[in-house]
Amino acid sequence: MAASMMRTTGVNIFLMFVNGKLLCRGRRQVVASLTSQYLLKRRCYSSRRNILTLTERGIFQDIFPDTSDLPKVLSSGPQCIYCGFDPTADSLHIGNLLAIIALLHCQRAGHNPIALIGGATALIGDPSGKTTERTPLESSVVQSNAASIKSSLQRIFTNHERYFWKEDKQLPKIRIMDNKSWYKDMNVLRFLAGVGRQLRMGKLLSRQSVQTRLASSQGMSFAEFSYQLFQAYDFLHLHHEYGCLIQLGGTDQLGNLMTGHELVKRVTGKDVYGIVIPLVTSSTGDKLGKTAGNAVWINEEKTSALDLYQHFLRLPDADMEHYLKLFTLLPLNEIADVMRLHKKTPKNRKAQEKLAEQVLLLVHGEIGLDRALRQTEALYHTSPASLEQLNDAEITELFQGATVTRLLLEPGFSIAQMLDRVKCLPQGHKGDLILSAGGVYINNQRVTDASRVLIKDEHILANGLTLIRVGKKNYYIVKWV
Ligand SMILES: Nc1ncnc2c1ncn2[C@@H]1O[C@H](COP(=O)(O)OP(=O)(O)OP(=O)(O)O)[C@@H](O)[C@H]1O
Ligand SMILES: N[C@@H](Cc1ccc(O)cc1)C(=O)O
Repeated sequence: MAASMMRTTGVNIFLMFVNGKLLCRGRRQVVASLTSQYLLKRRCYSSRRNILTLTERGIFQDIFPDTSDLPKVLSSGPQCIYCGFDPTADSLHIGNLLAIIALLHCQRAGHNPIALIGGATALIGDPSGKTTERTPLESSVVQSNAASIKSSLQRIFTNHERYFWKEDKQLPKIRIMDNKSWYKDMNVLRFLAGVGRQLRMGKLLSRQSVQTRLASSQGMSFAEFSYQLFQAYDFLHLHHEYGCLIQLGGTDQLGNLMTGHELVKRVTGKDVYGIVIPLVTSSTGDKLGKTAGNAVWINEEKTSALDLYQHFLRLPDADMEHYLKLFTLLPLNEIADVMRLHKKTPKNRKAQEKLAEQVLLLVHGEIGLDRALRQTEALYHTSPASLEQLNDAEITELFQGATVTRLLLEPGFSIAQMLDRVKCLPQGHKGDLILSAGGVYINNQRVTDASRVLIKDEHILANGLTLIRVGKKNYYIVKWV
């Protein structure tokens, strides 16, 4: 029985054909039947190479085009699987992280992953999911973004191997490449005559990304229209060079995956496959990413380890099980244990803590996780000891916007003298009022007597710092020299 699935121009409508006959129409219907089909197949194919069982975790949403062959192909031996990332910003974000985690699952199942950086395609700009034309990027900007993304990808794959891979077997090598390497010497005539001739206008025009833009008042440039040809050629190139059979991408990439499938099929006669991962959305339902301007970044310069940790720590209880399945590599039985513990006392946020810990370890390694934990401790627990665990840079990052003053510690220096030098209180009566009302804190402890002489370990921490807070959120840091 040959079964195939097709998505029409709308995002939500599927048509499923069996032996050429329309079997069913609709959205959840097809996805649900795919899910049960894969779970059933899992029992028939012994190897865990059949990554489609990951639909249990919700990490794979749809497959294109042929639902019957892929489990067999995956179980038959290691396959090359790729996912592309356009360097249109200098960092990836947690939406992209889901695609990286999908690649990690492939690698853990013994397949050969390729993370492709779109150094060439970023210059054109993918219209998928965009309602307006992208602002063109300078080639030098794309190049430096690509370098930064490459090092994040390397870091994540290294962290995974170091902290998450416990088996004796060697993980297959991750290949990180840039499509600029095959486009830089590409001859435009050869490309159009080769790739352009293979693809039919009707299908290219039917893609959702094209339809939406053609219907808009701004229309669509030929450059953006041509984007799908380049992504399709990448698939063909990786198929030729590495025998790549599978491309992963978010749901917004389905049209590009279909064009890739069509090109490879026409040129080689072989079927290749697209596996679609769900889109991570914000609480308002928008795709998390660059375009929506709501990205949570994985480069520390853009989103600190503490903020990344806090992002996951603050997610609502209702999302926990789903997010643990998507964003961690914990086995499902461990996730069930975490959820059981969490449900007993949700206010302890055990599920959020586990989720945040696992993401931090993957993205920033042990050092980043440790920093985020110490900073969280200092932020929410008021003991001076928690502040002492932080160095200069960490404390300054934690209390962003705090005024930093360097002071020389002289014998007999009092709290009042320090407050005066730091200029954290208004002069005269107003300042005295704040003090006597208990509005000044030193190292998280309320000041009751400002005439006291500063004492090491109480007022001056072992790290040579004093943290002053005036009112609810005005912070001042003293660095003693
Ligand atoms: N929020 C998200 N959830 C899941 N996957 C995502 C998300 N955002 C991006 N991806 C996937 O990551 C891969 C790389 O995407 P890309 O680098 O273009 O990021 P992007 O945020 O979608 O960019 P832009 O907003 O500029 O379109 C694609 O497969 C894309 O579908
Ligand atoms: N078009 C993808 C990135 C990508 C680039 C090249 C590829 O071959 C594949 C994917 C995106 O914007 O999300």
